[in-house]
Amino acid sequence: MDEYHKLAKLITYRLTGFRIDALYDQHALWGSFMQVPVTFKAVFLGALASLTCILAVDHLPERRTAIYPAPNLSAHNFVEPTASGQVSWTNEEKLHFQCNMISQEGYSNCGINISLKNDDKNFDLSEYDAIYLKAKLDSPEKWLRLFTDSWLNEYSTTNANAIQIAQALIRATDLTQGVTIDLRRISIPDWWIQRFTDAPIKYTYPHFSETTAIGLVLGAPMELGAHDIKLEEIAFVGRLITVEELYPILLAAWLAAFLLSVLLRFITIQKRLAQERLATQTLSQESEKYKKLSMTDPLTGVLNRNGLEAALSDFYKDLQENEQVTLLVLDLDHFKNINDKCGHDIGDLVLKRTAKTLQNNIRQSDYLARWGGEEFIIAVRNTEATGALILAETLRQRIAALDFAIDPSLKVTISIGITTFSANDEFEQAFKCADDALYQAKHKGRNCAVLGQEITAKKKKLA
Ligand SMILES: Nc1nc2c(ncn2[C@@H]2O[C@H](COP(=O)(O)OP(=O)(O)OP(=O)(O)O)[C@@H](O)[C@H]2O)c(=O)[nH]1
Repeated sequence: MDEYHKLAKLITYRLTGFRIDALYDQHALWGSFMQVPVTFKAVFLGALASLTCILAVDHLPERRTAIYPAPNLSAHNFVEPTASGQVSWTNEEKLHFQCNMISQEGYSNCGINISLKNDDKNFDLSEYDAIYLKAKLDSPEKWLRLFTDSWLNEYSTTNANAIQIAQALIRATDLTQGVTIDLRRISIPDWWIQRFTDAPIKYTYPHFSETTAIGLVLGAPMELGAHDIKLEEIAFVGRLITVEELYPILLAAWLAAFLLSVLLRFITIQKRLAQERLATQTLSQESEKYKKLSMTDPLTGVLNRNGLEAALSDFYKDLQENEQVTLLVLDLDHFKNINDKCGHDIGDLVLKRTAKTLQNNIRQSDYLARWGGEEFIIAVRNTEATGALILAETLRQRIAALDFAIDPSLKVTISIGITTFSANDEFEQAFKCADDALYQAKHKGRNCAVLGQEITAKKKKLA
């Protein structure tokens, strides 16, 4: 048993986050309730509210519509058959009348009929549960009948006089004290069913949605002699809300709450997904930015050694068999002197202007990188020795022609080592060849370009 208890406690806690032990301690109960997820709190409170509504519905104050006393009431009294007696008002306004029965011919009866029509519209008595009646009687009658007249809309097309009459017996003693007659006690009399034989079967039950009149009748047959009837109160009584009305409302409320929670959940998930998408996008933009930064020389903005190596891998893949490529290694002459004489900042400016000039004088498909310090590398596609020499000479002249407004005496020159290679040559080999040529250019007195010897040792190309 203990095991089952433990299991029940565990399942409750796992499902709702609520600790059953807290039930025995008021403070812990509140604390435990506050820890339960908000959805469970809402379901718990909703269930509590629903239960309260179901229990309270029978105890709500009743809805009461007074028919009498009320102004402008239209009523008439009657006696049937007319030969059996007389009926007269003692006070018409106060619904006080007298019947004097002299013979019991047939079903002799006498009573009052109160119209419920308002602006030619019938009264919807089906919205109520009962009729309250109170009257003063001075009569030998022990029983009276309450009756209702109802219009049967559907049946009226077949029978224009289709007024449904329903009735309930009331003890005279009850009436004098005031009696509440449940509408379920009111039934259709046999004579009406027998008379309207073509009426749909459903009309053998009372229909109160279009009630035209309500009344009280003594007899039939009726005791002979004088009968004095004075109506004191008539009211229709109903509940503010019935259980039948409450259940659909509760169901609709639960359904709406469920749909709302699904909608809120959907919106929350969508928001979270959008945030995650944005975060991923920002992250990939950031990583792209850092990748670019890691491959770019921050001073000149051209590729750095890393960038060139990454670019060369694509460059090699793209190369055609036997396509001639030129590699230029360029080094600023006596750059140390520039730094020493003009300062490091000017040195930086020279490096930037040099990179820009080189970039502006090569094609987009060529690669320019700062190899380190004051040394640059250019890889040029589809160019053999002659073309390479022409390009190197152009670059040398453009650099030599650079004009520095800060210091007009500043002259910058560049030495260039050149080599040509193909897809089958290893880059290191080509670089060494061009670097040797650069060394020669420096030895030749700088500010010149030297074409290196052909690469002899053919090696495997870069991946
Ligand atoms: N301003 C500046 N100077 C740099 C930078 N990187 C390297 N240098 C300087 O470049 C100079 C290179 O000097 P060296 O290697 O002696 O070469 P050089 O003076 O150009 O002489 P040669 O190459 O023989 O013509 C050094 O003084 C370095 O400090 C840089 O980013 N900015």
